[in-house]
Amino acid sequence: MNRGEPIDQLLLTELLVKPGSLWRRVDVVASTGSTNADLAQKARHGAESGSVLVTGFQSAGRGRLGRSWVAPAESSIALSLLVRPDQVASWRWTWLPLLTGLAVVEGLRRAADVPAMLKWPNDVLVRERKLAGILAERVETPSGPACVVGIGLNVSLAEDELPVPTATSLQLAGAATTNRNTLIATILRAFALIYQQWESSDDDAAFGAAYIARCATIGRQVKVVLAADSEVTGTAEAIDGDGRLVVRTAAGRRTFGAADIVHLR
Ligand SMILES: O=C(O)CCCC[C@@H]1SC[C@@H]2NC(=O)N[C@@H]21
Repeated sequence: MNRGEPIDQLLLTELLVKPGSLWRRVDVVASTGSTNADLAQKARHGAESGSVLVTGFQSAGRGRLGRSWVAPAESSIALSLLVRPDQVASWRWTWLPLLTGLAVVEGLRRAADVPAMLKWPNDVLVRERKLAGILAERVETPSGPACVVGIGLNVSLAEDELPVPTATSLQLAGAATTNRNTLIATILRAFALIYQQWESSDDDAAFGAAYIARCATIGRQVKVVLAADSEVTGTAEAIDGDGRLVVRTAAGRRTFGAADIVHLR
């Protein structure tokens, strides 16, 4: 295993926390249970929008739909960021997880030169294998609702370290860099750019178009796996105005807000 350089709090602070930047502070811890859980707790105690928490190892990482997120120590990135989109109508918050996926894709393309794409809603794939996952959670705090967005990225995992055979890592994908400080800084800069545009414009159609341009799901035959052990197959046709997936099935069009998607062909 290539453990790589340490994640450096001072360097990341220098790169990201500047006047006018979205980022207010970056904390790095050697290991923790879940950065999402920790940052949610900090948010309840008043942490400001633009706080970031990063670690190289989580012992209780959380995944989407109640799953866990597992990655070996020091060969991955687990980070969470806190935003308080006070100025954004709450019905538009459904875009945040999708826009985070878009930011991770753009950041990875820029920093690591890999052909990253999205599987709706926000799995980041390279050549159809999962490289990164995103979990956005709404948190109620004394100063109003906030959102903790977690990003888990497989950096230097070898084939035999992958949690599932359908996963991959930047190293396995032939990335131009596996430097975790470079990757974190580039992803967070991409997030800040997209987030600030989203905060200051309600043109969700434009965000939808940018998202679709990087989404490998649209136009594909898909299996939609629903929570209650049921599945639907059809053609993924569109993303609606709330970021939900529209699928044409034999029984007509159906819209999904949360589900697991399998790309069939
Ligand atoms: O694909 C998924 O299921 C989402 C995985 C999200 C994992 C990240 S790692 C950093 C943050 N902290 C967590 O506990 N989970 C997210």
